[in-house]
Amino acid sequence: MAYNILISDPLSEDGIYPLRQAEGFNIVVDTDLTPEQLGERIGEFDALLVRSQTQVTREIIEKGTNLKIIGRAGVGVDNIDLTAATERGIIVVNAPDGNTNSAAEHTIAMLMSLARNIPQAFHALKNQKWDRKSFIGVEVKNKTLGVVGLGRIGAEVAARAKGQRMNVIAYDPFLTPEKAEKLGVQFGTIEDVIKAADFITVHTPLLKETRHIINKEAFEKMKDGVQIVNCARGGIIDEDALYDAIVSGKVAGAALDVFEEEPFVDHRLLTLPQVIATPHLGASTVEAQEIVAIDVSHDVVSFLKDGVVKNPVNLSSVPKDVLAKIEPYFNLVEKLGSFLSDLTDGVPEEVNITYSGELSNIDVRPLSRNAVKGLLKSKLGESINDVNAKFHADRIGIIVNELKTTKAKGFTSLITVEVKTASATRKVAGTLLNGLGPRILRVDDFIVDVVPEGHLLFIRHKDQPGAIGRVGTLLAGEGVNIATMQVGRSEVGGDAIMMLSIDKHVEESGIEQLKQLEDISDATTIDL
Ligand SMILES: NC(=O)c1ccc[n+]([C@@H]2O[C@H](COP(=O)([O-])OP(=O)(O)OC[C@H]3O[C@@H](n4cnc5c(N)ncnc54)[C@H](O)[C@@H]3O)[C@@H](O)[C@H]2O)c1
Ligand SMILES: O=C(O)CC[C@@H](O)C(=O)O
Repeated sequence: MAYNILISDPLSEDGIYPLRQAEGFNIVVDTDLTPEQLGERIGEFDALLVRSQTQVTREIIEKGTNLKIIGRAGVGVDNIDLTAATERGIIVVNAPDGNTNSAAEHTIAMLMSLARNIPQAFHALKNQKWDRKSFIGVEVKNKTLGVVGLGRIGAEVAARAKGQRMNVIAYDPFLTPEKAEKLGVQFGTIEDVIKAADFITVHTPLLKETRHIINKEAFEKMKDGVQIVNCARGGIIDEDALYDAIVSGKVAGAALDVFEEEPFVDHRLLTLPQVIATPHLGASTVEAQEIVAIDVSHDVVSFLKDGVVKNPVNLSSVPKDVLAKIEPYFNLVEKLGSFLSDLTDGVPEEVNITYSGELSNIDVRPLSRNAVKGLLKSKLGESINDVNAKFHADRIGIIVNELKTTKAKGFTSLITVEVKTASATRKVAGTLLNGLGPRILRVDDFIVDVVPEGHLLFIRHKDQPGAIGRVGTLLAGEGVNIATMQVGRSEVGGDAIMMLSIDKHVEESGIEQLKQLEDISDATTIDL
């Protein structure tokens, strides 16, 4: 199998080594594409690798008809339309840890430069001005650093600021007083942080909730002479409000690595002598670039080859040990979903997936996604995958419930998928039999033992002499050979089922004839 990979932002050459040496991977590096050119070419590629510059918009994603994976060599994915990618079943991966250290070091460098006017003084010297009195700075020792967003980078910055003998107060919706104590920082609300700080540094992602989290009202609550650092994302701080706060003297200075619009050559904030800036360099170190490129390259190779990723953004990631336990069930659970799709008439309204036995103790969400994928795929087509299965289920209005019980009726694990439509409830259960592979063990309330593959025929009938023979004769007339057959019944002479494994698909006309046979109430072909 050959894969075409496009790298559209500058990535470390050493970092993309895993891609270069993977067999069948054709790598195109083109970092000068305009959005129009990218749109024209993207259809050729199975994977797209970017940093923060390439805007992977809905339009680009929709033109990426072969695109299977988008790799972001870095943390922030705000340059990628995640909703569009998810809808199209394209997995997005990033490299969440690779540049943490570099971004934290850059933040501290910016903080110190800001406190001591280093860029301004250097600029004066370069312009042949030996000026000492214009650049009197402040010490950071014993000052309070307010950290908004205490994730990977925020926590690293906090630790280093403590090394500078700063007091640190932090706000993060996931921070607890206990965790704050462990990290040696003061726990606060956003209001506490902005009121107490001499320096404020933001380290959140850019989200609806964090856009302009530092705005006019926030500046008004701050200490006079506060200094601001943003090495996270442009837009977390309202740039117009920051400009006004600096001009009014409320804010003494700002160090910015990121901006609401990037790239730019002219920026109003840079006309202010109190503002120092770098052009989004937080992650620009040899080390960080190598690590992030290696991380995404590995994920792209392992996804295209084996369907496995380490750092998914639009799927929940699964620890290795959990993956090892659930992976053997992927095929079975998808088959259970497909089986029910064929068995069920009408639009599914609710899907209940019950995990019994050992599977009840672990994170089985990837299995549930595969069950939904199996259910939807035969109706909606091959574009349904485990990335977009949940999205399409939500879009259709299907409620998906995951249920767990330790009781597995003697099996190590049993998975039951139940589908409710407006007119019926159907269910099917299966397991992995030691050494024998996947088996379907129940259809509705009937016990069976069927290998979930190939062509199956599910027939409901009355338990009467001759019913089985009539089915055999009709299928023989249709040229359909029966490989295996099982029967089950609720009681003698009562409702019964036949589950046949057959060598070829039975056409609709054959199914109609089967339904006309005496004592046969229903017949369904199932192709797995
Ligand atoms: N300048 C650069 O080159 C550069 C480099 C790397 C990362 N970044 C950016 O830095 C930021 C932080 O990255 P990270 O790796 O630490 O991410 P992270 O996910 O580890 O941490 C983000 C933290 O923000 C917190 N948060 C979310 N909403 C919040 C809110 N409303 N108020 C306060 N906190 C909130 C989260 O709980 C989380 O702890 C991201 O925006 C990332 O894109 C920039
Ligand atoms: O690609 C870059 O250099 C920026 C990366 C950084 O903003 C990130 O979010 O990881």
